Amino acid sequence: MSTTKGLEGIVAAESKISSIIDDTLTYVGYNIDDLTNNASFEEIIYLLWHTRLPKADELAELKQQLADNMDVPAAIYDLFKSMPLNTVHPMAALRTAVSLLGTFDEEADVMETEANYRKAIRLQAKIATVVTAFSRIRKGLEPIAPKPELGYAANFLYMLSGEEPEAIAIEAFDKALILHADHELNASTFTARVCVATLSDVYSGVTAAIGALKGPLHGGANEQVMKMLSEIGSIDNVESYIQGKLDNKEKIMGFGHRVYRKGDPRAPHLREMSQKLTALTGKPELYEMSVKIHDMIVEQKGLPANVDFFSASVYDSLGIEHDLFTPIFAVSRTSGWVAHILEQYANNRLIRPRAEYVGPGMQKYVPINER
Ligand SMILES: CC(=O)SCCNC(=O)CCNC(=O)[C@H](O)C(C)(C)COP(=O)(O)OP(=O)(O)OC[C@H]1O[C@@H](n2cnc3c(N)ncnc32)[C@H](O)[C@@H]1OP(=O)(O)O
Ligand SMILES: O=C([O-])CC(=O)C(=O)O
Repeated sequence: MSTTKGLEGIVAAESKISSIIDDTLTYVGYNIDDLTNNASFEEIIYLLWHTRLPKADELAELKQQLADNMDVPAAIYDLFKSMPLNTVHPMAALRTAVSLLGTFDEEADVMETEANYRKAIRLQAKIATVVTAFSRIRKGLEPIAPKPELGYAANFLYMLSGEEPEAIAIEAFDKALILHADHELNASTFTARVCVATLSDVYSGVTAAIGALKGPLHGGANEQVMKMLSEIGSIDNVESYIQGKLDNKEKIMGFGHRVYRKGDPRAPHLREMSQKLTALTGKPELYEMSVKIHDMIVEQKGLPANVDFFSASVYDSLGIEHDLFTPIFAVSRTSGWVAHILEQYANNRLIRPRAEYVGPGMQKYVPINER
């Protein structure tokens, strides 16, 4: 047996949902640039779940269904109030809340395709409420009910702040949701597929995926990028800070990727938004610092920015708390996780690889008093 560390280059599933070929990302064959420039997040949800773009009435129906299902059981609020709110990370709170949501879904263990779509809608709708309610409850504020007339992105921002967002904020957030929605067999999506390949339920798959996304080598990197930008503080400190990290052989969050070599095609969209939004909010230095870091890492390590690098300054410009960056990634990626879960169910086989044993040879049990 031979092993490939981190399963690099191993093709572990067939999928019709998204592809990364020669650094080009597509959802169901549509280039990510085309989708980001023209579609809405709700259209992307439909595209990923049905592997085709919706017609107008189908999109209207999905929007209505999402708006109608955003309420969450009061137990979710009670759960948050029972947590150590000064210390709990919102990703840990989200992971626990999604698991709890599953206990309230009477169809949780119904495995029929239609029931799985209904659960998908409920989960995609409710996860926006869960993240925004957590943010408000830990600040001692009441959760805010969604406005049915607002789209998904606008509702998220509204439920977070209590104020209807401006058009430019809605547009940027919608694009960010599109850009994070799916990404082939990334670690959290693979986790979801492994989980449900045992014929476990949708909520278990998404709960497991949230756990995988939380780590700083994956979705957790966006929060770490913001932490780094805050620590650097001003453009004059970039060079010494980054050089110090590189000399110490530390990883710079938001750079590098297992699959992309020339660059992550999502990053230029976020970079453009970062430039626009930081200028508008009077914090252009955040963008300038990001560019300086970017240029140093490209020059010295040859590593381009990934999706997490410029998303940090975008979310910060939208006034979003830094530890909510990864939960927002999860809100968007739920659409992709669910698409992969449905695809896994449709052509399932248990996922069970082998390990090459490298421990000691056969040993004889030694009684405890003889060790
Ligand atoms: C949504 C997402 O998940 S996007 C990724 C988000 N994660 C990050 O931004 C965290 C920082 N980046 C990384 O840790 C990595 O690039 C990963 C996890 C994304 C990819 O990891 P892998 O494909 O396993 O690459 P690996 O970690 O083996 O790195 C290969 C080499 O590049 C270096 N390298 C990779 N990323 C970085 C980085 N961000 N900063 C500095 N050096 C890096 C490694 O130190 C290693 O060098 P070496 O061969 O001299 O030891
Ligand atoms: O694909 C990956 O390994 C990580 C990533 O960029 C994503 O999940 O969006």
